[in-house]
Amino acid sequence: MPVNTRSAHPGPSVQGRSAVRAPSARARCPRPALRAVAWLAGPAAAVVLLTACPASAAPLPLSSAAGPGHTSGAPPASGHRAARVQGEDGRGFAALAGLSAERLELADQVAAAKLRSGTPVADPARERVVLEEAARKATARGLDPVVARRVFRDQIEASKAVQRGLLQRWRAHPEQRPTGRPDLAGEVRPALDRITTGLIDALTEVAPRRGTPGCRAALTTKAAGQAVQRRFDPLHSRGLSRALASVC
Ligand SMILES: O=C(O)C(=O)C[C@]1(C(=O)O)C=C[C@@H](O)C=C1
Repeated sequence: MPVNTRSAHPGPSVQGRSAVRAPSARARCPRPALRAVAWLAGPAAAVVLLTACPASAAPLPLSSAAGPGHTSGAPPASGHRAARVQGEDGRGFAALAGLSAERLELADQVAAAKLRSGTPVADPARERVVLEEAARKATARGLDPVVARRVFRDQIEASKAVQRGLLQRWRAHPEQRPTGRPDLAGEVRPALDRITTGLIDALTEVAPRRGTPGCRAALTTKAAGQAVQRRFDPLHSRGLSRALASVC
């Protein structure tokens, strides 16, 4: 069931409809002025991007433009050259950034469910399932399962950081608490599982770029774009940076 956590801003689709209400434009982009979105681009570098919060930015239609359908619908990468060309046009990076951002928006739903149920943010048994599934899908696509596990460990840590931040915020500001009660097992986790498939496809696509000098710059550009388009607040922006930390 749709849950209005903070606004009428549409979020990622759960079972084909807009089920997550992402933080409002005001919550995520409090001033319509230039904002600095600081990116921890890696242990050695911090890339600061000055970005304007657009007046009416809408979330990217990731499921059609950069999501699993897009990546799996792309022509098969036959050999190194095809993979390199796909990497060069940025689709894999766009998909990685978009799906990671979508996953983080679902953290709002997870946190709302946990607020209602009183269950802890960390669920080690579920984490094992997520990591196993990522490794299994990676192996099936010829991607190193160790890489997949590492990236999904980051995705999970990012989700937990966002959830904890939201729960803290909601404790301090009860008026901001979401009113709905998302169905974690029935809707939110299945949505997360669908994102897993797309993320593995995208990771497979960018695999030839891992360890190359341009990898982090390409990824950071796409991630910063997502943060702006989705009007991420600092909590979600940091989460996105964390979620993508091991990709390159
Ligand atoms: O499914 C949950 O309960 C979540 O909080 C999501 C998630 C994840 O990112 O997949 C994050 C933290 C939990 O420890 C387990 C899984």
